[in-house]
Amino acid sequence: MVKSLAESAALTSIPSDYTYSTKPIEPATSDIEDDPIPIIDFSLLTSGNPDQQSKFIQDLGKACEEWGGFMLINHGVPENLMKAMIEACKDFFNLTEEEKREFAGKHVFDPIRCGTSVSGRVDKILLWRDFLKIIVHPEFNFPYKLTGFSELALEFCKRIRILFRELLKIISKNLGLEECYIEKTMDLESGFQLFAANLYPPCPQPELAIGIPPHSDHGLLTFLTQNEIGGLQVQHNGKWVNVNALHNGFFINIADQLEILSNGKYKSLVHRAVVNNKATRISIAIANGPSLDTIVSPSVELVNSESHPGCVHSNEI
Ligand SMILES: O=C(O)CCC(=O)C(=O)O
Ligand SMILES: [Fe+2]
Repeated sequence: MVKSLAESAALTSIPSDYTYSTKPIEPATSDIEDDPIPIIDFSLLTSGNPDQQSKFIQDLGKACEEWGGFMLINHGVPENLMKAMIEACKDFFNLTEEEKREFAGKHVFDPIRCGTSVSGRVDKILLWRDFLKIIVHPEFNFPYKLTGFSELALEFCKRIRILFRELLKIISKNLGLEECYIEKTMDLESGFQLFAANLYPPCPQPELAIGIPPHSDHGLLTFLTQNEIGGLQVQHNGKWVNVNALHNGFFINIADQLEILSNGKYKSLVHRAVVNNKATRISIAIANGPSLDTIVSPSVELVNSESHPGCVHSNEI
């Protein structure tokens, strides 16, 4: 685990396996005032006020088209639950190496996998992060042994699934489809949901190492929350932009299967996680997708003109 490596005394440089870039990774820009990362207020949708609801629908459509991601605020997931989840992840990563080994898993389809590094893209280069990945829907595979953690995660993931399905109703409408089109065709009742916790320890040479290299996610929408330490960057108009942690918000990004379904109208957001030399960062990414036996293809309603032939998307991570 990179956590124990980072904690070993007198580590002043990274082992060469962790050198992702020999020249320092260029710093990202902060989002700028005239083009900020969209902030979407969920309470507008639930307000019962038609003007506010149509503002929500428009804001969401614009964010999906122009950014492929947005910060969701006032989403109703209690602040103490969000905090408790981060604390529970921290406690988990603080278990001994031997205790964690029990949850290692071997195969990518194992429902519980704990480990370090791993990337589909950057062969032989190790990533400066440890992870815990658990399939939480349609079966909830959290180990019973992690009692408190498992109960919190059950509640947390359930609430995210509800929000996810609500957002997809609006996204369906914004794409010109029936409200329940995505719900039905993607069989969201049995949708796949993956819980992924990432831990990025302080790194003595953060500009040369990487937490997670640029990638887009599988699924339809990913929900991300983190402790107070930044590190997520998204690609926007050819630039890397820092996503600043908003207190109690979820950062939500479009993932590959929504790009396919929308026939490329919405693009899955390319993002990466950089590391720092000051403090440990913890993030929780919840990937929400169709049921595993759904075959995802562009909606026929959106493949209807020469300018929008069916799109092909390849993304291996
Ligand atoms: O830690 C982060 O901010 C990004 C995590 C991520 O991209 C992932 O788990 O797919
Ligand atoms: Fe990701």
